[in-house]
Amino acid sequence: MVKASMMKEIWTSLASVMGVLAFCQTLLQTAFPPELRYASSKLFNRIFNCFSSYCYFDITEIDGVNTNELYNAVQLYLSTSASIVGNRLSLTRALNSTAFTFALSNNDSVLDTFNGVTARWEHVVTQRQTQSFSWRPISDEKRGFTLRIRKKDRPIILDAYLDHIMDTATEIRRKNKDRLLYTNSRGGSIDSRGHPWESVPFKHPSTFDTLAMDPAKKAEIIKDLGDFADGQSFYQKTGRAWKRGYLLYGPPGTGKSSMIAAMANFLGYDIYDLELTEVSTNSELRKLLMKTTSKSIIVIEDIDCSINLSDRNKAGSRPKNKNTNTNTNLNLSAAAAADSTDQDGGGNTITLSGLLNFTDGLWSCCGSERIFVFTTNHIEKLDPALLRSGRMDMHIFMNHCSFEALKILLRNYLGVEAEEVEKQVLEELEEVTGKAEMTPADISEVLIRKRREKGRAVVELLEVLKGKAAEKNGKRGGGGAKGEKVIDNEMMMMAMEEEEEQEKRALDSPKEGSELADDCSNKGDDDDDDEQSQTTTTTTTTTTRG
Ligand SMILES: Nc1ncnc2c1ncn2[C@@H]1O[C@H](COP(=O)(O)OP(=O)(O)OP(=O)(O)O)[C@@H](O)[C@H]1O
Ligand SMILES: [Mg+2]
Repeated sequence: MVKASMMKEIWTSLASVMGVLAFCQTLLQTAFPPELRYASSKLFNRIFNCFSSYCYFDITEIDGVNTNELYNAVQLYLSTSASIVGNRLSLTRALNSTAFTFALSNNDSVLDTFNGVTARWEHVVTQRQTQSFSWRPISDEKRGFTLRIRKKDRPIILDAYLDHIMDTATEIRRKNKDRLLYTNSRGGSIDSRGHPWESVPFKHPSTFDTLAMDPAKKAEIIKDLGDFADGQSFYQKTGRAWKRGYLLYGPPGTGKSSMIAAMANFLGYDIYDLELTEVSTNSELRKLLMKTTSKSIIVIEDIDCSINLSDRNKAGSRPKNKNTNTNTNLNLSAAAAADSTDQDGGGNTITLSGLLNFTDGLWSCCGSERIFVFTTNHIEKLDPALLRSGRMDMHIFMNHCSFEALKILLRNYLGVEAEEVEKQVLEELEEVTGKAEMTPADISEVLIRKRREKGRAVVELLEVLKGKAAEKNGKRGGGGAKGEKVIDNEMMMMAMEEEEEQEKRALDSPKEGSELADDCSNKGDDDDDDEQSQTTTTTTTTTTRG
């Protein structure tokens, strides 16, 4: 009891001493010249610091003559801190940035929490007293941040907190900067800086919001991507390379390329669009891989058309090859030998083993946080080795438009929610969408044409879907004059699709030989059969491995 009253007395007297000191400091600051004021405030700060339970760290904008990196990092970090609440925040947009950022106004403060510890940041801006000579322009203002944390918390969090701030700032900078789409379409040649990739700014507008597919599957993919991006410690702990593979397969126009763009936009990654037909050897492929950066998506589109992957035993089975290996009946070990020759730099073909090494071998981990995406219209043409666990972690089937996907297209293209559509029309849409087996690309075309007349667009879409569903039904029913006529029409459409497909391939890779064009010309013609054999549902299916 006596002890408590003594403590109370000590605290009261300490508080009054502090009060007197604070009063004296204010008096000195108003009544005395700057030199005396500076000395006195230094003295008072020392006395305060002795009694205070906090410690303070000043992070000035200019450190001597250099810009203080930590100051910029703190500024960026605070710009995303959810705890920033204030009446006045400054807004900025950096050069080449795609986003606006908030910042603390002058002499404002904000609280932040890290590992359960509260830190207070103050943005201190004062006028420079004297303007000394400098080779570079110096602002009239002296800016800095003051970090205040409890003395007892300092050893626990300071280093980790500052590291966290630097990492977060680097991440924000990366996300704000324009992302790039790289291509190796120049063939094996390199530019003046020794880079085999050419790049353009990546501006594809596709996002997971605009992507029409089953919402549950979409959510699953988004979660998988999020887990991957946040999974550094998991991959380290389990001894796995920090990479993930996705195989997107399904008929043309179902959104495989759009999905890749959505993935890149979601994660903020660059894209490397690898044109396998431009790569001559396995070692060239490896060099390309070595020149990719972390946080990127490496894409090989239409993989069944890029390289003959169905026969792993054939070294040099690539369709377009200047120096095709004449020994086309090598066994697996011979193929491996061919591959090892490549490792010595003497090989002259690209093989499936080379591709597998690219995605899965030791070289695949020369960077980190990378995603491999392969697309194909014909999964059955791929070698099982490419589909095995650990290679492509997730197999995503992009199917014809389902009713759920259709609702997303209606919202995106017409701004119409399902609830706004007349009940009977909606029911009919639900009934025929699956049966019509139209791709999201086909449906988008109908909606784009009529987007100015929303009501008409929905009705017209229903008509088109009904027509298609009847066609499919007639074809399945077969027999009779009507059935034959439908099949005739269908065959004519398939022939047209095939022609279109060939034109597309010719445009994509004008240099390719006819062999490749022939191979790809089958791309569209057995779509119907494949689709029926793969699934009869109209939703997107995913298979996760690993
Ligand atoms: N699931 C989808 N959601 C939204 N739009 C889609 C979808 N699928 C296709 N589209 C539209 O159709 C166009 C073509 O789609 P995309 O190129 O992604 O198809 P793909 O599956 O990659 O076709 P291919 O097999 O021929 O490469 C896109 O620009 C997009 O506008
Ligand atoms: Mg595509």
